[in-house]
Amino acid sequence: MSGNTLPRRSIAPPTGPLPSLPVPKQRSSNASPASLRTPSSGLPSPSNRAVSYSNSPYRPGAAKHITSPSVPTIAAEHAAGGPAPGKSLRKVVSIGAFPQPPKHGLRTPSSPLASSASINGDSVDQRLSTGSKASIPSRKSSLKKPRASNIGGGRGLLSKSPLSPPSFLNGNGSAESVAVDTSHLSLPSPPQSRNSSPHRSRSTSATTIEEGDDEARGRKNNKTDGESTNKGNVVVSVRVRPDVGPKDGQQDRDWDVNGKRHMVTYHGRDGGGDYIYDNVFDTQDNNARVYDATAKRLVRRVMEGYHGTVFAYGMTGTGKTFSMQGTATSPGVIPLAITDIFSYIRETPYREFLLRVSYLEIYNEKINDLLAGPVIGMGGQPGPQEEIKLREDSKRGVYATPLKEEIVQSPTQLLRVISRGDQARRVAGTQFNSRSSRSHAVVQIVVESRERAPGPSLAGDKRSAIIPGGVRVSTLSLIDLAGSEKAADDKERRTEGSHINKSLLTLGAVVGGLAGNKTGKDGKKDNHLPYRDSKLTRLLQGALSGNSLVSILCTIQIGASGSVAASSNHANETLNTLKFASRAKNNIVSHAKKADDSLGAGGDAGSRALLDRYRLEIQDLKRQLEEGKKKEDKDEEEDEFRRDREEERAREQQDKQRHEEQMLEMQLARTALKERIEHLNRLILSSKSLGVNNGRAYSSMSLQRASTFSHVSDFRPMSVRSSASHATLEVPRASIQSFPSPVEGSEEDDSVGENGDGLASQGVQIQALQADLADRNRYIATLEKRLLQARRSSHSRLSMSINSRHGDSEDGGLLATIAERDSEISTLRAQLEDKERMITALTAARKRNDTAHDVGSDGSPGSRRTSSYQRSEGSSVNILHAKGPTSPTSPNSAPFLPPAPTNPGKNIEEMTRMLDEMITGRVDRAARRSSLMPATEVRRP
Ligand SMILES: Nc1ncnc2c1ncn2[C@@H]1O[C@H](COP(=O)(O)OP(=O)(O)OP(=O)(O)O)[C@@H](O)[C@H]1O
Repeated sequence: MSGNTLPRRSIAPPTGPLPSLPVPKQRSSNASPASLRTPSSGLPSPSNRAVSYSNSPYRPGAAKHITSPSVPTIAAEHAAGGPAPGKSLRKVVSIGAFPQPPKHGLRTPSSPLASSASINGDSVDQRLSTGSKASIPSRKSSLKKPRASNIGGGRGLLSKSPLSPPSFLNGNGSAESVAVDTSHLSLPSPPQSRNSSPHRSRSTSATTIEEGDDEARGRKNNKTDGESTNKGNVVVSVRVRPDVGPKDGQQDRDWDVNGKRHMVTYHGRDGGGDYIYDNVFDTQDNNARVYDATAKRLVRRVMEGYHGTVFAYGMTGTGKTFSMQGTATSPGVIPLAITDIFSYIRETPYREFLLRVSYLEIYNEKINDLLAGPVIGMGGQPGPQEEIKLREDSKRGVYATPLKEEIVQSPTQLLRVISRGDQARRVAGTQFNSRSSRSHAVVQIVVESRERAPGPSLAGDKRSAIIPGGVRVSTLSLIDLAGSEKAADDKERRTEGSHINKSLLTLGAVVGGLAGNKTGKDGKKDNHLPYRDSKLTRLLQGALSGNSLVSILCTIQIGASGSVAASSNHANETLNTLKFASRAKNNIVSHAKKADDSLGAGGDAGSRALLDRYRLEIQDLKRQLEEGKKKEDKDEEEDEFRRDREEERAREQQDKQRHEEQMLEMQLARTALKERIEHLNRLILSSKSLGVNNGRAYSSMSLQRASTFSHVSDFRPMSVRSSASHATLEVPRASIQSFPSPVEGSEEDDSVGENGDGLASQGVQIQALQADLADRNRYIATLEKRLLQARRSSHSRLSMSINSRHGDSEDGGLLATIAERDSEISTLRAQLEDKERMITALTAARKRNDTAHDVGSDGSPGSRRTSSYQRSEGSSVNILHAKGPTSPTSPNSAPFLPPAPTNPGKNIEEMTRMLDEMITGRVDRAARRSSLMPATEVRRP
C-alpha cells in the first residue's frame, strides 16, 4: 500500500522541545505492552518507542552547516562550566579490547592490536572483574552441551574452543580506567540510567562488562597471533528480541540462547548446532548493555583515530532500529555513542576536536540526504533532490557526495540533527512491522582532532596556542539496515523489499566472498568482490575490506508468536541471519590503523580535514588582512605624497602667478614712471627752453615757447600774448578740443612762418597740448591698467586663498598686498600731485616771467604781437565764431577780437587754473572710474 510510505521529508521539524535522547521510529507495535514477558527486566514496552518532544528545546537550524567558516572546534574547555563539585560521576571504562594508541612520541604499531595482543588479557580482565564478579547475578543459563554445528562460521568456532571466542572488546590488551565526568553534559542523562541495569554486573553504569566471560570468548587459541589480532577488530553480536506473543513451546524447545557463553543453539534438523559469537544478548539485555558490549570501545577507538563501523543486520521487525536508536527510556547505540564521544572530548583537554555529521539513506538503490531538507522546485513545489553519487579516493575511501554535513558542538545538537534525519527517513507499515524501515540508514560522524599546545599563549588566546600540527581524521559510521523480508502484497512494498533483499544478498555475498579474498587459490587475494552490485556494499566497502573496526549486531527473534517469526519459515530466516553473522565473524579481517596526524597540505581541498581547511582559511584570511593593511598603508602613503605634491604644485603655481603679477606690476610701474619721466623731461625741457628764450630776442621767445608747447603750462605764453589781444583769450575757455586741428591751423603755421617773429604758432601749441593730453591720457590709462591688474590679482588671490589650506595666512598676505598696492597708488597719486604742483609752480614762474616782460617792454612788440595776433586771429576768428559766441565788437576796431579784457593777468590765471582743473579732474575721474567700474567695463579713454 503506497499510502503507508511515510516520507517525512516534507514534515516540518517540531517547534517544541526535543527529547533528551534520539527519537526512534514511532511504531504502533503489533504487540501489546501487556504481553511483554518481563516488565521488570527494564525492557521497554513497544509503546515506549513513541517519541516525546515535550522536553527538548528543539530549534531548527541550530546546527551549523559545514560551509560556515567560523565554527569553533570542540574542546574540553569549551564545555560550559566544569563538573560541579561532588556531582561528578565516575565511570570505569575498560578500553583494553580495542587497540591502544601509542603514548605520546611513540609510533603507532603496524597493527593496532599487535602490542596489546602480547599482554595477558586474561589477567587484566580478571583483575578488572574481581570486584564486579561478586555482584553479578547468576544469569539464567540455557546452555546445553554443544554439539557439532553444520554452519560454517559456527562450526569453525565450535570445533576449536567454543568457550574462548576472541573479542576485541574484552580480549587482549591493557585495560584502562578513565574517569568520565558527565555532570556538565548538556545532554541530560537518560531517564533509564545505565547504572540502574538490574541484571548485570556493572559497578556503575553499564561500562564494566562481563569480565568473567572473557576466558570463554577468547579466540586466540584458534588463530595465529596475527589473525587473532585482526579478528579482534571485528565484533559480531547476536541479539534476541523478546517475544511479544504467547509462548510457543516448540520454539522454546528448538532454540537455546546462552548469553553467558555467547552462544545460540538450534536444535532443529536443518542447520542445527551451536552458534557462538562475540556477544549474545538474550531478551533480557537492554540497549545499554548491548551498546557497552558492542560499540563502546569502538567509539573510543574512533575518538583516538580509528575508523569504526557499527551496523545492525537482521530480519524485519527483529529490533535493528530498536537497538540502534533505542527509545527515550532506553537509548540505543547511536545516542549512547554520542554521549561517549562528548565524554571523550571532555576527557581530552590536550586535543581539540571538530565533529561533523551527515545522515543518508539508501532507498530503492538511491541515496537520499536526510539532512538536506526539502528541496523547493519550480512553483514552490517540492523538487527532486540533487542526485547523490558515491565516489572514491585514496584518502577518504568511498564516500557519498554531495552530502550535507553539519558541524555539531554538543550532544544535544548532534542528537537533534540525527532526529531530524530520522524524521526524513522512509518508514512504512508492513505485514511484519507497522513502522518498518524501508531504507538503509547511515549516520556518519567525522571526528577531526589535533593536539593543543600545553598552555595558553602569552596573549592568552587559546586558539593561537594551537600547535600547527597535523589533524587526525576518523569516521564513525552507525548503520541501521533495512530488514530482509518476504514478498509483500503491496507493489511499492514489494519494490522496496526487492531492493532491500538484493542489497542484503550482495552484502552477504561480499561477506561470504571475503573468505576467499583472504586466501586466494594461487596465494593471491581475490579482489573481485561484488561491492559495486549495491550502493550498500559500495558504501561499506572500506569497513568490509578491513579499513575500519567493525561491530555487527545481528538481531533475531526466535519466539514465533506475534511477529514475522511466526511465519512458517522464520527458523530459516533466523538461521540465515546467524549464518551471516558467523561468516562476518570469520571472514572480515580488519587491519584498521590509527589515522596519522596529517599535516593537511596534500590532497585536494575536499579531502582535507575541516580543521586543516579552517586553519588554511584562517592563515589565508590573516595573510589577506595583512596584505590589505599593507596596501592600505601604501595607498595612504601614496595619497599623502600625491597630496603633498599637489599642494606643492599649487604653491608653486601661486608663487609663479604672484611673481608674474609682481613683474607685471613692476613693468607697469616702470612704464608709468618712464612715461612720467619723459613727460617731466619734456616739461623740464620746456622750462629750459623758456629760460633759454628769455635770454633771446623777445620776439623769438614766444616762438620758442610755442615750439616747446607741449604741456598745459606752456599755454601761458599764449595767455601772456593774449593779454594784448583779448579776442583770443576766450579760446581755451570753450574746450581744449576747440583748438583748431593742425590742418585747420595750417594757416597759422604759415602766418608764423610768414611773420618769422619766433613765436609758436597756434597749431604747434595745439599739437603740443594734444601731445601733452595724450601723455596724460596714457599715464591715466597706465594707472587704470595698474589699478585693474591690482584688482584682478587681489581677486584671484582671494579666491585661491579660499580654497587653499592655509587660507588665513594667505588672506593676510592678500590683504597686505592689496594694502601695498593701494599705498603704491596713493604714492603715485601723491607723486602726480607733486608733479602737478611742480607744473603749477613752473607755470606760475613762467607767468611771472611773462608778466615781467610785458610790463618792462614798450608797445612795439606788443603792438607787433597784437597786429600779428590780430592777423593770426583772422583765421581763428572763424573758429571762434563757429564754436564760441559772436563777439559784439565793432567791425572797425578789430572786429574779430574779443572784447578787451579788463584784467589780462586774471585771464591768464583763470586759463591756467582751468587747464589745471581740467587735467586734475580728468586724472581724478580716471582714477575714480578705474576704482569704481568693473574690470570688464573699463574702457580706454
Ligand atoms: N529487544 C527488544 N525489546 C523490546 N522491544 C523490541 C526489541 N526489539 C524490537 N522490539 C520491538 O519490535 C518492533 C520492531 O522493532 P524494530 O522496528 O526495531 O525492528 P527492525 O528490525 O528495525 O525492523 P525493520 O527492519 O522492518 O525496520 C518494535 O516495536 C520494537 O519496539
